[in-house]
Amino acid sequence: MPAEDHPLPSSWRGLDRTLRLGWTASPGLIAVAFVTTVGAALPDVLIAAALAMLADAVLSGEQLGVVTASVLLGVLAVMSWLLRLLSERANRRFADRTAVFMEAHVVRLQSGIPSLEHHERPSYVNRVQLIRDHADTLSEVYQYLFQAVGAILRLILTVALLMTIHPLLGLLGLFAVPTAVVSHWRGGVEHALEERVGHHERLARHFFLLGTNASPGRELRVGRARERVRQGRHRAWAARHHAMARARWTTTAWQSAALTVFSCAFLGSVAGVALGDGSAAEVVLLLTAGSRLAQYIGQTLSQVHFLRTIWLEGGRRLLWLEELSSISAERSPASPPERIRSGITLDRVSFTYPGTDRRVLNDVTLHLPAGAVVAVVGENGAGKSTLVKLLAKMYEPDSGRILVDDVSLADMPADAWRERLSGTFQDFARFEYPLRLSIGVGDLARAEDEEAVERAVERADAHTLVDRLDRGLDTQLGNTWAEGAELSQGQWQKVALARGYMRDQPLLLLLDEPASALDAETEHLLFEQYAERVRALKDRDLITLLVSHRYSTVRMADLIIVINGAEVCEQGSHEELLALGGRYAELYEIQARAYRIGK
Ligand SMILES: Nc1ncnc2c1ncn2[C@@H]1O[C@H](COP(=O)(O)OP(=O)(O)OP(=O)(O)O)[C@@H](O)[C@H]1O
Repeated sequence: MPAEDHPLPSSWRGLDRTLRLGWTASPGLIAVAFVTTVGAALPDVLIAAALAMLADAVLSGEQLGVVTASVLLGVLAVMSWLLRLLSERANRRFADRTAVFMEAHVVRLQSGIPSLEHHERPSYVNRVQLIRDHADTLSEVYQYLFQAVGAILRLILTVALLMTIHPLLGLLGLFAVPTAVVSHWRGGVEHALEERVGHHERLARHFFLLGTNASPGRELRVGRARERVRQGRHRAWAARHHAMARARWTTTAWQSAALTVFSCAFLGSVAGVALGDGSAAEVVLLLTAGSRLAQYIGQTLSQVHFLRTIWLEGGRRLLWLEELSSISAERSPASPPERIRSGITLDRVSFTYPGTDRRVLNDVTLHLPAGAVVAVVGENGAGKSTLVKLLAKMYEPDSGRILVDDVSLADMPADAWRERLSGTFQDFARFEYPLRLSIGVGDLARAEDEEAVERAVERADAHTLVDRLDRGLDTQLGNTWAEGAELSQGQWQKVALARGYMRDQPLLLLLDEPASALDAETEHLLFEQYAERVRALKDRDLITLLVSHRYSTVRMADLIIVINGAEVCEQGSHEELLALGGRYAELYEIQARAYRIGK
C-alpha cells in the first residue's frame, strides 16, 4: 500500500475526533471543564470595564459610583479566581480519567491492526512513535483547547469593550490576525519537521540504549566501542537539533514581525485617544483592556501553538491510526476451515515490503501438504521469515494467492485465521508474567487450564526449567519485578516455545528459528520427539512449518524447501535433495563436515 493511501487527516477532523473521544471517556467532567475554563474569560475581561468605571467615579467625585465600582471589582476578582480554581480541578480530574482511556485506546488500535505495516514501514514508524510517546498526554489536549477558546473569547470581548471607546479601535483585533495565523502555521511546520527528522531521534535513542543496557554493554567493553557509540548518539542529536533550530529561528522571526505590527497599531491608538478628545476613563479603559489585549493575544498564541504542535497533531495521528485500523479491518467473508484436507498452496506469490522496492519473494509456488512437517532453509535474508509472516497473514502478497485447501487466505479474517495458528518466532517476546501465564498467553482462553499449560511445558521439554524455579509455574518472571526471576536467553526461548505449543489442534504451526538459542543437540532431540509425535497422530491435518539453519534438525522434515535469491530453488525430502546434489546437498555437506571435524 503506498504512503499516499493513508495521508494524515486534517487538524479539524483530528480535533473533532479527539473531542468525541473525550466525551465518551467522561461526558460530565468534560462539560464542567469546558464551562469553567471558558467562563473564566468573562470576569477577567470585565475587570477592565470596572476599573474604567472606578476611574470615572473617582474623577467626578461620585461616592456611590466609587463604592459600586469597587464592589463590582471585588466580585469580578473573586469570580475569576473561583472559576480558575474550579477549572483547574475539573481539567485535572478529567485528564486523569482520559489518560487511561486514551492509552488503552492506542494499545487497542495498534494491536488490532492485522498487518505489521505500521511497525515496519519507515514512513509510518515516525507517526506511530509520536502517538506512542504522547498516548498518555493526549488527555491534556482538552485543557489546552478550552484555554485557547477562553483566550479567543477574552480577545473578542476585549475588542468589543475597546469599540465602546471608538469603533475604529475594533481594527486592533484585525492587527492581531497575522500573529494568530503565523502561530498556527508555526506549530504545523515544526511538528511536520519533527516527524521528518524522527529517524535521528530514534537513532539517538538506539545509541543511548546501546550505551546503557547490560547486554550490548558487554560487547561495547570488549570491542572498546563506547566512544564510537557516544559519538553516534551525539551526531544523531546534533542532526535533529540543527534541523529543528533552523526551522524555529525562521518561524520565530515571522512571529516577531507579526507581533511588531500589532504593537505599533496599539501604541498608535493609545496616542490617538490620549491626544484626541478621549476622557480619562476611556484612556484607562484603553490602557487596561489594550494591554490585556496584547496579553490575551500572547496567551492565544501560546495555546494555539501548543495545541498545534503536540496536542492537535497527536489527535490527527490518532485519527490516522483509527482510519488505518478500520481500513485494515476485516472485509473478509470466508471462515477458516475446521480441518485441512489437502494442504496450503502458494500460487505464484510475490512480495515486496511496503515502502521498499526490492522483491523479497518472487513468484513462489509451493504446496505444504496436510499433516506434513515442512522445513524451510536458505541463507540469511533469503525470505524465510517473510514467508512465515505471509502465512500468518501479517502481510498480503503483492500478487499471487495463498490457498488453504481451495479457500484464499486473503478472504479469511486475520483474527479467525490466527486462532487456528500457533507459532514461535525468531524475535520472541519476553512476557514478564508468572511463568504459567507467560506460557498461557499462547492461548489466552486456556491460560488457567492447568493441564493445557503442563502439556505445553512437556512439548517444549521445559520441565527442567520449571523445576529449577523456586515457585515452579507460579514464579514471577523478569527483572523489572523486585521478586522476578531473570532467565537466560535459551530459557526465555523455551518459554516462548512452550507458548507456541499451547494450542492443542492448530491447523498450522509456525516455528521460525524456535530453538536458535538452544544447543544443536537439544534442538535435534526436541524436534525428533516432535516429528515422532506428529507422525504418530496419523489422522491429524496439522501442517508444521519450521525455519532452521541447522540441517541436523531440518533433515527430519517430510518436505524441505530451499529458498535462494527470493525464489524457491529446490524442494523435496532430505534423501531426494541429497540425491539431487544441488544447493541443499552442498550446504548439508558443509555442516555435516564441520560437525564431524568438531567431534
Ligand atoms: N520490515 C521490513 N522492511 C523492509 N525489508 C525487510 C523487512 N523485513 C525484512 N526485510 C528484508 O527482506 C529480506 C528477507 O528477510 P527475512 O527476514 O524474510 O529473511 P530470512 O530468510 O528469514 O533471514 P534470516 O535467516 O537472517 O532470519 C531481507 O533482505 C530483509 O532485509
